[in-house]
Amino acid sequence: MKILFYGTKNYDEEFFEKILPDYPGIQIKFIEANIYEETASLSKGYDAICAFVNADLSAPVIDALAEQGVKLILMRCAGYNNVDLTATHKHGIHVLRVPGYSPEAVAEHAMALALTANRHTHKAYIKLRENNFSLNGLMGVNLYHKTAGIIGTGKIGQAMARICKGFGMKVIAYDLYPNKNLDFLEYVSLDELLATSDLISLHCPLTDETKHLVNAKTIDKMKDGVILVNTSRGGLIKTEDLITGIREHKFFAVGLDVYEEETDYVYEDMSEEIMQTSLIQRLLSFPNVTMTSHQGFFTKEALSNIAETTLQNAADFMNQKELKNEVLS
Ligand SMILES: NC(=O)c1ccc[n+]([C@@H]2O[C@H](COP(=O)([O-])OP(=O)(O)OC[C@H]3O[C@@H](n4cnc5c(N)ncnc54)[C@H](O)[C@@H]3O)[C@@H](O)[C@H]2O)c1
Repeated sequence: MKILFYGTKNYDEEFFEKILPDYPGIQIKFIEANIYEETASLSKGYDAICAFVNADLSAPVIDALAEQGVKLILMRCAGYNNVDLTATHKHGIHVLRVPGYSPEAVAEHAMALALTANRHTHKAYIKLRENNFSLNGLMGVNLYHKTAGIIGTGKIGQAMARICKGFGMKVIAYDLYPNKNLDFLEYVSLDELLATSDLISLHCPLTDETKHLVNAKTIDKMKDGVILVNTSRGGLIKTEDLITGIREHKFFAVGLDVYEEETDYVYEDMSEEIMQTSLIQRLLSFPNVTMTSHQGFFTKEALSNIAETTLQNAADFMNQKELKNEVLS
């Protein structure tokens, strides 16, 4: 089985190549180019393609892949909001993903963002390098005995909830499908979570229903001085409304690993480019916003699990076994 890996970086190659000999019959070609309409034709002669969170797998791209005879899309990530499932279904293309490769990797990054945004460690580091030992602008708040509100208590949300509990926080949560086994947190309505949380962390997937879940109305319901963290998907937050909320001093701190507009830039060095959009720069202009570039997943353990599950998914497809990680349209 031949798989074309789109948009690969050296770390992808390192982790996949290490275990490839354990999967006889699978051949991989890594290319740096990401997938979009113009690059879909490169998949001619391949049974499958492998893509990541920043891939364009909209209907025209799926149509082009189907034309080249691709039968399988291997997402080397958990989210699949960028895949047009109506189009894959129409062409009988299977989509497999890697659910829960390391929930702790993302949850630990969510807490890192909350702590950095709150305690300004990123600024303190820069200040000290300049021999500036003053504490101006560095004051934070204690998390101990405060309330953490987790939106979406799947694998990552649960891991974040456990971390918050470990910090001595009261943990409340909102999920469409509450998990009765989680006895260390209390499920509440979304409105109650918004009104009572000191730290809100987003962990639900991006769907039609959750798009712009954080908007002018929901921001208005939040406590003044709330800390907001998003490591899920940028589209969960209506960025213009977030910017208005920040300007109105609603937030003590905001930590974002994901943001609308990220697809064009994420994982690329744009330091020599003239940027054609300004959302990220506007967000970063605020002293209480900390951002990273979709790196929540980026730990050795997670990359290793991603490689293993992706190749196992491919092997299951090749050997006509049950596809337990299939995304159903
Ligand atoms: N930053 C990163 O590097 C990174 C890495 C992996 C995943 N993610 C994101 O994290 C998200 C969560 O991942 P997961 O593995 O925990 O997923 P999961 O499927 O285990 O959990 C998602 C939870 O959200 C809940 N949910 C769905 N719709 C909801 C709604 N409308 N309101 C409230 N809750 C809702 C589900 O019931 C489920 O409990 C992914 O969808 C992905 O977008 C980000």
